Amino acid sequence: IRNREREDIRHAPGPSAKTASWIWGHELEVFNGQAIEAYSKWMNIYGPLIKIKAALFHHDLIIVGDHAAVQQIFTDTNTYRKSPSFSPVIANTVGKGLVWAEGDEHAHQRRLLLQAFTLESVKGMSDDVLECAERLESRLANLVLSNDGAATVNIVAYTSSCTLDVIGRVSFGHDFRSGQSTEAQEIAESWNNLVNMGLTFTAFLAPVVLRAFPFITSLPVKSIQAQGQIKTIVGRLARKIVDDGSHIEKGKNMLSIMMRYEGDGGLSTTQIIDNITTFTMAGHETTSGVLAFTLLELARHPEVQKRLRDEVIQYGGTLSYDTIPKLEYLDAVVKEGLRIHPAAPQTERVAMRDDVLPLLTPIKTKDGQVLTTFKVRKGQVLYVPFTAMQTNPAVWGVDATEFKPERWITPGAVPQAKELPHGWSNLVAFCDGPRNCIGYRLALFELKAILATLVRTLAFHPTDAVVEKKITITLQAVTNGNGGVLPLQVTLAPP
Ligand code: HEM
Repeated sequence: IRNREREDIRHAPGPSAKTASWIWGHELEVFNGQAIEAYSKWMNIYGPLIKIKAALFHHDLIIVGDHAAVQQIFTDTNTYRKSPSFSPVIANTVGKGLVWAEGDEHAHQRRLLLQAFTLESVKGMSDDVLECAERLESRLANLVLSNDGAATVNIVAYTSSCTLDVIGRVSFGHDFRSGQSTEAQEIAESWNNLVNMGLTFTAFLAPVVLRAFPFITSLPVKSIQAQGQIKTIVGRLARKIVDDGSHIEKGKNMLSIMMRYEGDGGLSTTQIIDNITTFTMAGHETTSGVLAFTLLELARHPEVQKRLRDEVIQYGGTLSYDTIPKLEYLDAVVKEGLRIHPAAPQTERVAMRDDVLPLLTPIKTKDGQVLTTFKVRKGQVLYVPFTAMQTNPAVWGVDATEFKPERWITPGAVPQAKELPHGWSNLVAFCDGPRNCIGYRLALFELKAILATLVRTLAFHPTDAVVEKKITITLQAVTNGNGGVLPLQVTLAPP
């Protein structure tokens, strides 16, 4: 008892236990609110490291937004791992690829897979990305023209079919035909079901029950053991390509790059196919979500949209892998979209052993002590709230939650690197350390190529719809209770 009394977590700041539900702790409040809303509220009051009550009488949870502590969590992947209770679920949903792997297995897979994400490899994918962007541009333009010049669409359906087209082509040379192929429709339907299931109370319950009773995943119950539908579809398509050898001619996609390193210390065919499924799941809806929310911001900020369009048109040249990085304002728009609407608004880690986290911002405990480090016990569950960190007014100033791309090109408007987290562009949208997003270069090129292609001919306008933000697998727009729905009005761009 004396040991527990001395634990830092006992004295960590955070919302009072009296405000927590006796059975669901503070977790139900987090789930019921908009994405990360509750964490942001508490971090504004109590600082960047807080504790909250967990559901089902689990030990208190730590929410860590302190930049030094977060960097240690992401760097020391032996001490901080994804929760082992979810590992069988990941294996069933996307297979035993990179998202599933831990420790030496992860390091081995990651080293081999990096070949598919080098600058050179992404350059090789750029023509496919640009073609998919142009397809989306003409689909929307045709829709506008056939609707008397203005069409109201669920933009998520369009961004999602475009990023599925991209990932199909670049990862295994498959054409999902702008959402028209049978497989694309099955994937969209399955994803839509998952997103909407994620809004229900069962979705809140499942992870907390699993955390309390991890053995559930090994029960011989068919519905628990069932393989995810998207894994089945993508696995079948990729297996067919490997079996008939057609990946060999299409040398630039990830499958063909990985097949060169198959066997002999490389990855097995099953591991390669599991990674194709992993990339399809991790790379498709994430990029689509950031695109959809950035288009919403452009619709709400016509002056930003106009400045972006002017930049793309004035540039005048052909959009390509080499020219797109020259567009400075486009870069600022993409960074701002990723800062305010990261596709993964948070992540979870569990401490595998006792550790001491450094703190950039000392915390004041409930009994008035000041801590400059924080002791973590083995088994401690920690959440890293990316969105709350990237929109923290204590770091980003009073306009932290506002969409202002100008801040990225105005000297002194972005806080200095030492005040920001370690990560791509001092953001944590792509995580950091040995498990950062392996696809970030491709994602950035996609975001830029698709936005630039769309705004040069089309204009986006807001509608009356009230759009909420929820975490259901990834960050999702929810309109009238429907997940994955973000209405926007589209017209042709003014001459
Ligand atoms: C805007 C788009 C994207 C965002 C915001 C994003 C964000 C992230 C984040 C935050 C993580 C770390 C998750 C965690 O450890 O909890 C991650 C990991 C990962 N991402 Fe992305 N991602 C994006 C696009 C992509 C793309 C296009 C691909 C692949 C084609 C991809 C593949 C992966 C994979 C395989 C991992 C696991 C890496 C590992 O554990 O070593 N992502 N991503």
